Formats: sequence, structure tokens, C-alpha cells
Amino acid sequence: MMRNLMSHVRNYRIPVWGSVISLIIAAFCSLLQPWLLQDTLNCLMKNDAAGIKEYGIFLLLLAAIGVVCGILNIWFAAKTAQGVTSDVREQLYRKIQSFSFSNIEKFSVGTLIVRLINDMNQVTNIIMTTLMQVLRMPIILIGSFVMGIVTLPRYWWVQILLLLIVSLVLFFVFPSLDKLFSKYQVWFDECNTVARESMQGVRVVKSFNQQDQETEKFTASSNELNRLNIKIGYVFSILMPAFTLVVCIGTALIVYLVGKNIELYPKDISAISSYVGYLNQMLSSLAFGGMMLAQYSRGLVSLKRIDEVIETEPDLKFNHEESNVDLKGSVEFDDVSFKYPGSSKEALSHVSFKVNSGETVGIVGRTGSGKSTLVSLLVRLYDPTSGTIRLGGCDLRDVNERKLRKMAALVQQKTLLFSGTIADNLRQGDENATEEDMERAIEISQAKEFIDKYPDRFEHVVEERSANFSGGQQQRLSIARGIIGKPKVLILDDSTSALDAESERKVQAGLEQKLGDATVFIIAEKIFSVMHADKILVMDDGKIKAMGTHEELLLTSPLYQEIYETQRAREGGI
Ligand SMILES: Nc1ncnc2c1ncn2[C@@H]1O[C@H](COP(=O)(O)OP(=O)(O)OP(=O)(O)O)[C@@H](O)[C@H]1O
Repeated sequence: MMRNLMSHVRNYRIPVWGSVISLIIAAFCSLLQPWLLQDTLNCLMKNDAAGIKEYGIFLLLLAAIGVVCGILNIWFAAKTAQGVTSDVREQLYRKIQSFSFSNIEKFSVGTLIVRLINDMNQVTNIIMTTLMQVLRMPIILIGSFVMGIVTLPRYWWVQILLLLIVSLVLFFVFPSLDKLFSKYQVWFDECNTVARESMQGVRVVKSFNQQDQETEKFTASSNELNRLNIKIGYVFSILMPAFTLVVCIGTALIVYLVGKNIELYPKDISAISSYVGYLNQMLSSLAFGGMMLAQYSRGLVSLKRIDEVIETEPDLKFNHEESNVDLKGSVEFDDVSFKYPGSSKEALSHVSFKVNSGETVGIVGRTGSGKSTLVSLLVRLYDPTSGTIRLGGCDLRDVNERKLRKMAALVQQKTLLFSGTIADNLRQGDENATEEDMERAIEISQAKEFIDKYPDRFEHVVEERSANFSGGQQQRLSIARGIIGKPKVLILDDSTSALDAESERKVQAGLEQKLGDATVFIIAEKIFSVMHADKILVMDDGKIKAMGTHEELLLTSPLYQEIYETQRAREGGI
């Protein structure tokens, strides 16, 4: 679990060593303080003014070195922790970017975000704790134990007795803290997912008057989180006073023992204060160290969750070799079947068809018949469970990812624009797009009409979740983003649904004229949208039921006829 983290820590050798060295010096300074105090007391009892001055200066010097080293320790530890966390976060983000759809679905977006932000903060804590406390604890523990025995060798057993008591308490409390921290993480994920879903779907929540239900859902998980937090707080609140009590008992015991034998050993009296000092250091390092370990175990849970993501291999492996072969836009599905991960039913079953470069293909079928699944496979968001897909005659699995993304553009059903400017969004389709390319794309997609109304045109801001654009405007922009890179295969997955018939016709005419050599797939609810296509695929229950032109299908496919008649009746004639 630690291996990945350590490989990053190795890049920060200087700050790591800086913090370790300053920590060791600071630890020894605090160990020497009670010792010097005892010598000062001895001088005081002997009325040795020169000795008092000398030891006093030593004490001050020691305290000053301790403070400087303490500050240096924190500075170096923070430098290491921030650096390493930022590197691991970047590694994690890269990994998530390499994930396929099914990888992301398996984790869920909510937990990936929590891992990226919250779990990462825990990694910072682990590194800070290690560099500031974990090393200090054994030095102080062993050092104060030895120094305590040297100070009052007669009462060695007092230290061992108190050590045993504190260790026992920690031994019983520790496992329950561990469990609480793991549970806490699970509920934190849950809380995050509920909040994210409800805020992203705020329109649905409001329009269905679901505020109360959503609040209830959130409150339930938030209460659970709160309950766990309180429990963790209880454990900590019992630990601190329990530890103080043990120190008090130890002090009382040692005062009593020294007092009882004062006549036999009068010198012991000057050792009491330094002995109690060591006792305090020993027990506090143990108790504090125990609590640090509890924090540590919380951090380890986070580290495990991060490693889980980093060690997951992307489901889809792309060929990274650049090829110079200029693939054409022909598409072939050869006996392709596909099941979604975790699903027992085939979403596509033995699908075979061939489309020549430059053709326009309509895909129609009832809802859930597999239309979107088919095109997701075509741009390789998933790999088929069996069968082969060929693009320009080349097996899709052999096509370089960059080439594939340039060749084939999918404009999805759920349009998603990013916050930024219109130009930023368009350039996602082609990072090198010129002003001219953008003009051409918005003309074809009929987005020009509304962009021309903005004085800042391409620099017009797209707000979060494209809130300042209507559904139809968003669709036009995402079509423009799809065509800007001049793809050889363009797929419009129900992406003209929010356009009126006139604009839809204009978009299609534009595509035909200006993207003449591209193969275009159009998934549409309405047959009207695809009736002029060169080929229409009729899908039902994951299978291709019929294929042909509109006129051919009207004669040969009962399913097509049925869909057509139903739509005609509903629209009052197409
Ligand atoms: N991510 C997914 N995980 C599991 N099953 C899925 C997933 N996406 C779709 N399905 C299932 O696969 C089948 C085909 O879905 P698909 O989205 O391809 O249909 P569609 O024809 O595009 O429907 P619509 O016209 O409603 O968009 C459906 O039964 C659906 O429940």
C-alpha cells in the first residue's frame, strides 16, 4: 500500500532529511531539559550562583535550539507533504482520465471525487504525522524511559507500571477507532454522492417538488456521519483525561515514595522534578503517539482507496503506435454482441452491417433497443463482448486512440458543455481550430444565428452546466464541436431533438454539402429526421431487424411501418 507513496517521497530527499534531522535534534533538546533542570536545582540547593547562571544559560540555549528545530521540522514536513500529495493527486487524475466508461461506472463518479480531494488530504496528514510525530515518539519514549531510570533508579518499576496501564488502554481503544474511521469514509462518500446528484439535477428536483425528499436523503446520511463523528470525539475525549489521570497518579506515587524514604536518600528530592518531567514525556509520547496512530489508520484507509484506483488497469487498451495509414470512413460491424459490465442481458446481439465511406445512415428503433450502445462501441467507449468492428477496414482495437478520436466524433444525447467560453468548448473538438474553422462549424450547426447576437461572439461565457444556453442552443454548439475537426465519421445521437424541423433540415443539408466525404450516423426518434438517409438501420431488442432506404423499409419491414404509422398519426402526417 505504501509502495506507491514511497516512490513519490523519494523525489523529496532534501526536505525529508531536513525534517528528520531537525526532529531528532528537537527531540534530544526536550530530553535534556529535565536533566539540566535537576542540575540547576542542585546548584540552587548548594547556593552555587555561578552554577545556576551556567545551567540557566544552557537551559535557555537548549530551549532556543528546540524551538528553531521544531519550526524547521514543520517547514520541511509541510514542503514534503504538499509536494508528494500534489504528485499523487496528479497521478490519480491521470489514471482516472485513462479509465474507460465501465471503469468509472464501477467506482462511481462520487467516490472518485472524494478520493481525489478528501482522501488526498489524508495523505497530506499521513506524511505530516510521520515526519513530525511518528519518528519523535520512539526517541522520546525510549529516551525518557532511560533518563527516568537514570534519574531515580530505585523506582524503575513505577515507570513500567504506568507504561503498562497506558498501553493497555490504547490496546483496547485502538481497534474500535480503526473501525469508526473506515465507516466514516463510506458515509462521507454517500453524503457526497447524494449532494452532487441532487444539485446537478436541481431542475428536476424543483420541478417535481422533490426538495423535501432530497433533503431527507441528505439529512439521513449527514446524521449518520455526525453520529460517527461524535463517537470518534467521545473516544478522544475519554483518552485525554484518562492519560492526565495516569500522569497525576504517577506523580503522587513518586512523591509519596521519595517522601517515605527521605531520611535514607535525601538527595532524591532534587530528582523529583526531573523524574516527573520524564514521566510526563514518556506517557504523553505514548498517548499522543497512540492517537497519532489512530489518525494514521484513518490515513491508511484513504491510501488504500487511492491505491485501489491507481492499481486498476483501464478496461480498454489502445494501440499507441502512430500510423500514417489514411483510413477512410467506412464502417463494418461483424457479428458484434455486447453486454454492459454487471448486466446479464445482451444490449447488442449479433449485429452485422456495412456502411461505405460518405454514406448517411439513420438508426431508428424503440427506446432501449440498443441504438446508443451501438454508436458507443463505434467510437470505442466500450469493446464488444464478441465480434469485430472495422473502421476504414481496420480492426478498431488496432487504431491509435488519437487517430480514432480525430476520425470519429460522437455528439451525444446528453450534451455537455464545459464552463469557459464558446471557443474553449469548440476547441475541444480540435485544439488547433482556427477562427475560420469555427465559423464554418457554427454555420453548419445553425449556431451562428444565436452566436452572432453576442457582441463577444466566440468569447461568450458558458456558465457551469451551460445554464445560460437553451437545450437547442446547447445541441447546436455540441454539433459544432463534433464537426469542427472534420471527422470522417460523425455520429449524431439524438442530438437534434431540441431543434425545430426547419433548423434540423438546415443542419442536415449543411452536413451533406460541407462534410460531403464523411460518413454520418443519425440516431433519431422521428423517422422524419432520417428518411432521406442512404441507409436506415431498424433496431429492436439489441438486434438489427431491417436495413434499407425509407422506401424499401416501408415495403419490407413491419416494425418500420409500425413506427412510421404511429408517428404519422401522432404528428398528423409527416
Ligand atoms: N451503462 C449501462 N449499464 C447497463 N446497462 C445499460 C447501460 N446503458 C444502457 N444500458 C441498457 O442497454 C440497453 C440498450 O440501451 P441504449 O441506451 O443503447 O438504448 P437506445 O436504443 O439508445 O435507447 P433510447 O432511444 O432511449 O436512447 C437498455 O436495455 C439499457 O437499459
